[in-house]
Amino acid sequence: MTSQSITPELRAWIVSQAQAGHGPEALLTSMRASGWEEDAALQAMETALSGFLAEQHKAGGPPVPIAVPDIAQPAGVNVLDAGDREVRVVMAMRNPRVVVVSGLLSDDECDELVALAAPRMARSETVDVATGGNEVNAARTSRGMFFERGENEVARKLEARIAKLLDWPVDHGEGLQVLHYGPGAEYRPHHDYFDPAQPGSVPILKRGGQRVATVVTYLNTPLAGGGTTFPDVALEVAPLKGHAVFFSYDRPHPITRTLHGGAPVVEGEKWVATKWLRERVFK
Ligand SMILES: O=C(O)CCC(=O)C(=O)O
Ligand SMILES: [Fe+2]
Repeated sequence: MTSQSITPELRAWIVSQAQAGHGPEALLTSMRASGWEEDAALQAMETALSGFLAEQHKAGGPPVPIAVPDIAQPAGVNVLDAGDREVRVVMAMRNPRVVVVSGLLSDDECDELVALAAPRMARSETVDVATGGNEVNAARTSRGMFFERGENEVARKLEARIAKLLDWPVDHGEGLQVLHYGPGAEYRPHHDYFDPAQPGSVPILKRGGQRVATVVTYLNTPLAGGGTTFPDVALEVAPLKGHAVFFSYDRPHPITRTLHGGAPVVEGEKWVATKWLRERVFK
């Protein structure tokens, strides 16, 4: 027996088990005990739960979660293979998913990226959600620029390392954005995903789907201030040269608890390179 039809009773039972906090393994064990084959049981769980989530969304609940990249830490290892370089895990959090690593770029690579970006900096703009165009925004007092994907060797190296660590193809990412904050400059808390309810998001989403994760790499160490803050969970990541903070969001909704910002630089300056990962190929 490879496929069994899902009766309304079975569907309701699967949903109630999931709502009661029973994980997929427990569900699978119960279904197998009552005669289901593993493949058919998994299929039934998937159908019942995705249908349930879609209905919840229609009823005004949060959007349905989608697959997102993650930094795998098999067997809890703390030194990860980023292809041509090893990086170390400094901190990892489950919900929201936030992982801080050290050594994503060498000091020389950080300096090189800053030198390449510096002549091209302009006041940072944010996306105008009404039109999909860009606008200067008081909440964002940094200066910035975008590299094309793969534009130079350091960008290519950084992109390849991120793709390897996250197991997410290079072409599912935007080009790197470099930001520079002088003393007092900040990026107030925001979400990186695009609000699907805003008309301006339509053309943006056509270019590769939603943003699903962010990697912010610190290109220098400000003397004071300039951490990356996650106000929903009272977390502040220290901006240390060569370190990077990764976080993912499986739906465009605050339920992901990925509100974050760049705290004001108190002394010195701050340079970062931001990589946004998309659901699909970004063209
Ligand atoms: O500068 C930071 O720490 C955060 C940058 C950021 O949130 C972004 O580029 O979207
Ligand atoms: Fe951001």
